[in-house]
Amino acid sequence: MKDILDAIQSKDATSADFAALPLPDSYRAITVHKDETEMFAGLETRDKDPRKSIHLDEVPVPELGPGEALVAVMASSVNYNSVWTSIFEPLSTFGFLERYGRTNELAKRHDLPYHIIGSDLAGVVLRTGPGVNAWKPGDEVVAHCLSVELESSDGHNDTMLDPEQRIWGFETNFGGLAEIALVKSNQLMPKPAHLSWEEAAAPGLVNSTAYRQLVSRNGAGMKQGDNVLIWGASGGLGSYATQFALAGGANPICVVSSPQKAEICRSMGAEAIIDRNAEGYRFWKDERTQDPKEWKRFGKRIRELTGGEDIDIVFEHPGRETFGASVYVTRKGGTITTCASTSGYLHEYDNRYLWMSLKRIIGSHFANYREAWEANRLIAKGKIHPTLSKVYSLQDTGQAAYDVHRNLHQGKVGVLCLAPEEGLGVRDQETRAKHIDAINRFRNV
Ligand SMILES: C/C=C/C(=O)SCCNC(=O)CCNC(=O)[C@H](O)C(C)(C)COP(=O)(O)OP(=O)(O)OC[C@H]1O[C@@H](n2cnc3c(N)ncnc32)[C@H](O)[C@@H]1OP(=O)(O)O
Ligand SMILES: NC(=O)C1=CN([C@@H]2O[C@H](COP(=O)(O)OP(=O)(O)OC[C@H]3O[C@@H](n4cnc5c(N)ncnc54)[C@H](OP(=O)(O)O)[C@@H]3O)[C@@H](O)[C@H]2O)C=CC1
Repeated sequence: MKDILDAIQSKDATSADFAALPLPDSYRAITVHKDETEMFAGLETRDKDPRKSIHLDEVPVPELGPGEALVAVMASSVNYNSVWTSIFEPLSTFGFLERYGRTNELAKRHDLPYHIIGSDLAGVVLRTGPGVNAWKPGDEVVAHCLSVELESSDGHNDTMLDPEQRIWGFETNFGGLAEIALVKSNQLMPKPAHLSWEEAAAPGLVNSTAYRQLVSRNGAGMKQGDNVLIWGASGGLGSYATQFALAGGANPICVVSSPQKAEICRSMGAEAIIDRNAEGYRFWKDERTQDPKEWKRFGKRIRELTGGEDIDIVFEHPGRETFGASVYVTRKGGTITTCASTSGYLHEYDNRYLWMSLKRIIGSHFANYREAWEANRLIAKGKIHPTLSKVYSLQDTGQAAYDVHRNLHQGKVGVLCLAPEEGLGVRDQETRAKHIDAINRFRNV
């Protein structure tokens, strides 16, 4: 592994040098274990501690198949899907690996008693499998997390609709929180040259998801002037949704839960900010009963901030806790676009406010190949910036996932895999200098 790292850090290693480097037999990876899936049985969700289920193991390098690449991972990031994996909710991810393993001979590799997790990476291609021509050893890359087989016509217009669509490192094995990862070569995209490894690894999953959910015509198709209600506006998804709204000439109404988070949104350029904690919204009177008066109070606050206008697009992901309010505050003909249900997936809302006012609910999930590429292009061009706040070592991934689970973090949390320190891998200092304040906006807040 040391030779691989030396080659990455040397300025003159060629593709042939990388191709000639021997692969190690094994590497360090963040895993959860199949024989521990019941370890949190009976506990409340918030009491399930990722630090107990997440392990750092030495694992064998997987066999490389056609159309695939092995990548030396310099840095990765923690996504909420790794929190779900680590607390075995809503399902153990080993069921996904078993199901994938049954599909074909090569996919059997994924069905193991350990799951190497992680759905983001920035690193360097080490080997490519048969049929891969666009990428070669030595290429500096990021990887998006869409794994598809594309053997069915269902996914040929929109690759997210492939019946064999999986999220890499969640529904497949050999993910990015490791020193080496296995991806399909179509997941690879050029690493933005003005970013360090850990900065480049931070946006991928959430940036692509926010792009489809908010900007793409497959999602809400946001346009100039739209009022966009963004829950968790300084969190993983929300920090990119806020940037897309601002860059696209829309008007973000940012919901956060502390003055520090409000300040971050303000510094991004948002003006309409609601501190849900300070304003004490209680959309549920008890576990079963919502309080429409609280929806109305929330809607009045939005009208104060918009000069009397209602919401064109709600960027939803908290789910059960907020969904009733989200449907209520949307304007006639407006859109609620949802990609998650962090607080509970059985939503309740008053359907009269949906049909009588001709509103629409759109389900959105990650991004298709092209949307992921377009989202990465915006990062590479310095139009959208990473929102990296804190960086952990690979062995402290459990703590990083704990922070995200307990909402102690801001923006995105990074993890150094092979990179020995932060700040390495920047190839374009000039572009970086232009955007340095925006790149560092979330650091250590
Ligand atoms: C990029 C990052 C993203 C995120 O972070 S997202 C957040 C994290 N993700 C999650 O929380 C989602 C986790 N996944 C799940 O909870 C489950 O994954 C799903 C609920 C999405 C699906 O559940 P399942 O059990 O896998 O699927 P089924 O469709 O309920 O059951 C499969 C069986 O049901 C049959 N079936 C499907 N549709 C129908 C139908 N319309 N009528 C009758 N049967 C149906 C199938 O064929 C199959 O059958 P057979 O078991 O025999 O193979
Ligand atoms: N389908 C898909 O493709 C994707 C789905 N997801 C899912 O989206 C969800 C959010 O992911 P991500 O943004 O990365 O997570 P983060 O934890 O980084 O951010 C979520 C933010 O939402 C806010 N929030 C959390 N709970 C509530 C609540 N009960 N009411 C109101 N606001 C709340 C918090 O902000 P504050 O406290 O400041 O209000 C929090 O910071 C997860 O469930 C994840 O699995 C994520 C990416 C892709």
